[in-house]
Amino acid sequence: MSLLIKNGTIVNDDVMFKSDVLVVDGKIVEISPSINPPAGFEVVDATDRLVIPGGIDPHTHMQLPFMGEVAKDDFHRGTEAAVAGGTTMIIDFVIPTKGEGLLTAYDRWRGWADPKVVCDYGLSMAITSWSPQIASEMEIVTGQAYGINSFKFFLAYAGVFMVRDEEFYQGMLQCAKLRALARVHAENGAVIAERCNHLLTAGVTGPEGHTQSRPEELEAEATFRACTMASQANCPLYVVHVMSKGAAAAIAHHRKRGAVVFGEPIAAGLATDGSHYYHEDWLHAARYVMSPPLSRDPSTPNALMNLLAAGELHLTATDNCTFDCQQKSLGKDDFTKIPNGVNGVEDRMSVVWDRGVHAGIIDPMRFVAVTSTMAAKIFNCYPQKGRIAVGSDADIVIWNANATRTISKDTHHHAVDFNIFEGMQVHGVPETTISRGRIVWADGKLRTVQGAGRFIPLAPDSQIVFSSVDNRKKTMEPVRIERAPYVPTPQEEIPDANANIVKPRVAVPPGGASSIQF
Ligand SMILES: NC(=O)NCCC(=O)O
Ligand SMILES: [Zn+2]
Ligand SMILES: [Zn+2]
Repeated sequence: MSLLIKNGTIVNDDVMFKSDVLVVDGKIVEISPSINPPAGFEVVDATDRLVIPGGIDPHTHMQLPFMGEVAKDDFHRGTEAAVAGGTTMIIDFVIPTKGEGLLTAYDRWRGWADPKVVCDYGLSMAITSWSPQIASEMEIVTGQAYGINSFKFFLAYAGVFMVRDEEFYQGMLQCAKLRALARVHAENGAVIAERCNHLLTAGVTGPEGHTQSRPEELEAEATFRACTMASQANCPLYVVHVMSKGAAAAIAHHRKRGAVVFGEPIAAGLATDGSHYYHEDWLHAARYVMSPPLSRDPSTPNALMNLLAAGELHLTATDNCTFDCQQKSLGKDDFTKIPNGVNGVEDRMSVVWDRGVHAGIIDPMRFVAVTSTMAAKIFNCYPQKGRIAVGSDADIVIWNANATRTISKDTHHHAVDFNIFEGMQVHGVPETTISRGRIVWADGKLRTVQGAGRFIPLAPDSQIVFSSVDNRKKTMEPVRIERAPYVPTPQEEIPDANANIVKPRVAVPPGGASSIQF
C-alpha cells in the first residue's frame, strides 16, 4: 500500500517540523515540505495535525494465564485496542511456569500471538526459576532466531513467579554476559505474603486488603534492593510499573551514582490512584486490583509525570492485563484471589498527552520520547521503530492535539466490561493509525487484519543500555595482593598495631565508598 501524508507537523523525540511523508511498501521513503501525490497513492490529510511515531507499549500481558484465569484481552483484541489508541507495537512477556523450559514457553507464546496480532510485536521473557538449564536457554533465546533481548524477574508473587535474591543475582550476571536487559517487578513478596495472612485473619477480606498488604515501602525497598543487586552484577536494570514516589526515588538514588537503571510508570499509575480500593462497591474496588497497587497518595500520578518530564523516569507502558467481572469475582471472599491486572493499552497515549502535554508538564517531543522512541532505543529496534525518518517502518499516527474524547467501556476495544479510566475526558486523540504502511484505524473504525502484524526480533547489546558497562566492569575487577608467604611472628615481635601506619590508597568502586584497598 502506498500513502502520502500531507500538510502535517512531524514530531520526533528531538525535533518538530512541517513536512509531507511518503510511504511505500510499509516504509517511509521520502520526507519533504511538499510532495505531489503520485498516481494511485492514498492521500491522508494531516492539516493542523501532528504526525508522530506509533506508540510502543513495552509491557503488556495479552491472554496471560495468571491466578487460575486467562487475561481477557488476547493478542487479537489486545492489539486492536492498541491501534485504536495510537500504539503500533507492543512488547509482551513470555512467562514460563516455575520449572518450565524457556523454549517451550516461547513457542507457546509465538503460537498464540503470530496468528492474531494486528500490529507488530516483540517479546520479553520472564525467568521464574533458576538452573544451569535456564542459564543456557537464556543464551539460546537471545539469538536471532528467537529475538529476545530482555529478561524479567519477579520479586513478588511468592510461590508462583517469585525468584529468590540469589536467583535474581545469578540471572542478572547471565543477562550482563549476554548483553540482555534485566527487568524487574519490584515488591517484597515474602513480607506481602505474611501481611496477606495477617489481614485475612483480622477479617479484612475485601479489595482494601490488597492495598494494605502492599504498603508503598515494600515497593521502594524491593526497588532499592534490585538496583543495588544490579549494580553489584554490573547489569543494566529496567524497573517495570513504577507506582510510587519511593520506588522512583530509589531509581534516582542509583542513577546519581552512575547505575544504568530505567524506570517505567504505567498509564494507570499516571492517571488514577488507590482510593478506588476503598470504594463501597466491591466489584468497583476489585477492578482496580493490580500489583504493585495504585498509590494511596493522590499526588503520586502528578509526581510521576513530573519525573518523566525531568528525565528521572524514562518511558511509559501499561501492564495491560485485563480480567472481567466474573473473573474478578473469584476473590469475593478473599482479596488474594482477585486476579491482578488492569487495562491501559488503548488509552495510554491519550492519558499521557492529557496529563503530560495538555497539562503543560511535557512538550510534544518528550511525549514522543516517553511513548515510543525510548522504548525503541532501549529494546534495540530504533530507528526501525520510534522515529519518523526515511527508511523507518511506517508506523505512524495522525494525532489531533486539540480534540477530546471521553474514555468509556462502551466505546473501548478491550474484551472486558470495565475501564479504569471510565468517564475521564482526555485531550489528544489518535485520528488515524498506520501500521507498516496500512491504515488500521481511521474515522473511529478499525480496519485490521488478524495476523497481519509481524514479530520483531530484538537483538541484544542495545547502545543506550550497554555502552557504559565495559568501562564500569574494569573498575570492579577483583583485587588480589601479591605477598610473600605468611610467616608467623614470634609473640614478642608483634609491633604496636597503631604505630607507623601507612595509609593505603582507597578505591571507590561503583556502588559506593568502600573498604576495598590496594
Ligand atoms: N501487574 C499486575 O497486577 N498484573 C500483571 C502481572 C504483573 O505484571 O505483575
Ligand atoms: Zn508485574
Ligand atoms: Zn506486568
